[in-house]
Amino acid sequence: MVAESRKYVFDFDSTLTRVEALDVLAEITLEGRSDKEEIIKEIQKITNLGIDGDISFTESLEKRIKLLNAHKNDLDKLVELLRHKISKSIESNKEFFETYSDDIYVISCGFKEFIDPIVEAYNIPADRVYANTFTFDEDGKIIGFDEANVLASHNGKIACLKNLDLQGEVQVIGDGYSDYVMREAGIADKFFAYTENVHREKAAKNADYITPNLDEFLFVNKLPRKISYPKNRIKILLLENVHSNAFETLSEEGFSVELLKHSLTEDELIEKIKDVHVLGIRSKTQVTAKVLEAAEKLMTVGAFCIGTTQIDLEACKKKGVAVFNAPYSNTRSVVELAIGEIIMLMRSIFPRSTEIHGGQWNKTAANSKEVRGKNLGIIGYGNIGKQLSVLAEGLGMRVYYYDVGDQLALGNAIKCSSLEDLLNVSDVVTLHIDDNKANHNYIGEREINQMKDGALFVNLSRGFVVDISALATALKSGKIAGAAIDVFPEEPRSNGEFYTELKGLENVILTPHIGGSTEEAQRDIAEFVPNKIMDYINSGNTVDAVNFPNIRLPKQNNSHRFLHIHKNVPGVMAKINEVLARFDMNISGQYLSTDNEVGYVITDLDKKYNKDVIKALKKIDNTIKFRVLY
Ligand SMILES: NC(=O)c1ccc[n+]([C@@H]2O[C@H](COP(=O)([O-])OP(=O)(O)OC[C@H]3O[C@@H](n4cnc5c(N)ncnc54)[C@H](O)[C@@H]3O)[C@@H](O)[C@H]2O)c1
Ligand SMILES: O=C(O)[C@H](O)COP(=O)(O)O
Repeated sequence: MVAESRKYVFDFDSTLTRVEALDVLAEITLEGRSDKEEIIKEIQKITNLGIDGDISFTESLEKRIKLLNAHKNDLDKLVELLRHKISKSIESNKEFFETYSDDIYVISCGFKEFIDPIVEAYNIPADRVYANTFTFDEDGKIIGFDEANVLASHNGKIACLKNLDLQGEVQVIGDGYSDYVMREAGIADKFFAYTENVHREKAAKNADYITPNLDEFLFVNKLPRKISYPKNRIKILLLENVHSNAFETLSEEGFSVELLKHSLTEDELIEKIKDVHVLGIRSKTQVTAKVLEAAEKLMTVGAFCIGTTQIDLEACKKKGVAVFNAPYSNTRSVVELAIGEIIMLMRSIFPRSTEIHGGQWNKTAANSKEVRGKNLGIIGYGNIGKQLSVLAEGLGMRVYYYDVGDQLALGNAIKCSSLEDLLNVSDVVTLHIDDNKANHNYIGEREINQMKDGALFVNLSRGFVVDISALATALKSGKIAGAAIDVFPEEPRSNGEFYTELKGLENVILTPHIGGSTEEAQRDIAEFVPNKIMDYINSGNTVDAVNFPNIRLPKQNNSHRFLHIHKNVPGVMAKINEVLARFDMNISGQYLSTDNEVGYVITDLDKKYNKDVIKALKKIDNTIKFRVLY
């Protein structure tokens, strides 16, 4: 617990609230005026000059009050608006203000008329709020401020805090110049630059500590707080240019997020991953066992795509790292591209287009056919295969499919009992099998020879499933009349030069793994995966995890949640409950989900308990990971 003599001095504007109150007041008083925006900009400029110490505070205040042209009645509206603009982490940690109410002060260069009613709800009485007061004319118009108040003068906070003569350690929490000078002057012991709402360089530079929110402040001071671990301490690394919405959502949630445009090599990732809690990748980044060895803090990996074989799922599981992906977000995008390419190949559009780009007019119907009535062979009748089946039938194609699993036919699609049957009958063969490593060179010379002469071939699944040399030979000989290839056995980690044996071949469409790269798909993925990640970090849910026992947990209600991941060997569950019983824990709910290798036990408990229970739970044999959530 904290030393009893510590005092906390909070700034008001942009610290306790998300805004500068006088800016909000300007919004009210200038409503309807054509020059509103200009005046607000001017007020903000003056505010910042004052906050950064570039003009004297008295001057900044005088100038702003003149421009504001406010009335007493406007203040009620202002207070109402400010009630909804309390800083997020201040609002969630109301309990701190209640528990430590005797030790909390507000020293602000704002005005008591609007600060008192706001902070009253946080147990800070008016006599511990030190701020300016307005002066009014007889009609209630604000005409100035009490110039005798020390807070109306330059560096007034120093004088104010000095006059208070607070005993014990004095910590100042604020966002601006007027706050850090209190420490600089030696009146306060520590200055915490509060950056939840605004990051001011000068304040940050002069801070003993930069705190991005109150959670962090409470954490470093070992004070009771609403959440177990400040989110800003959770580091998220997003690679491969995942959609910026993911960055924004996760940053807004309070996590520390870094976004890189490219993938990283194994060595680069090993170096980078050491302090990363959440890794976000697409299909290129290899999350190998070696990478995982270095990933001491890793809790979860988000694959911002469908495929997950680039991740060593087993090694992740053994390390207690849950993996999530986006199994449906780009399905439609792949299907639309497949349809488009099938039509382009049937009509020999790319050769005609290339000719005309080269200055040649070649109007011909040779090798140009409709897709209507043609046989489409879909290999892999999963999410993509099925949707393609429906759209292709809509175009009048006859659909055949082959899948190793037992997949029900949609529409009039015909199930083939062997791959050979499908290859024999199809005018177009399209591959949509999953990225299972066992599918390596699944389509090679033998399978190509089983296709109709002059068949077309599309691969939008994975590069390694096709023997590219065999395909190139078949394209050159005319056995295959055209191909659309989006995926390659070896793909570069970032945009740049690339070579494939298929380069320059007639009627071959080559694309750089963009089947799922549409704005819609990427936006959808950037919503889906971060939600899964946040759900796991914030509540322990593993619904849709690809390598982990799936569990949907009830909302945590006024309790602490213990999450225990362990090797699924006999006796662990009994040991967990034995420890909980030994520490006399009052359990409000317990949930268990297991697979062959891993057990995941979640226990909700009363908030008051002997913290040694945590050490005891971590010590249980076969424990992989343990964390507490509240
Ligand atoms: N090009 C891109 O940008 C892009 C975008 C999205 C998905 N993909 C890839 O497309 C593929 C299909 O995705 P999905 O969402 O439809 O997957 P899915 O898991 O829903 O479907 C795959 C189907 O293939 C079947 N299958 C697996 N191996 C097979 C085999 N050897 N023979 C026959 N059937 C087999 C499975 O039983 C399953 O029904 C995946 O490899 C995925 O990585 C590529
Ligand atoms: O697995 C997938 O979803 C696709 O191959 C797309 O991968 P990408 O996000 O790396 O384009």
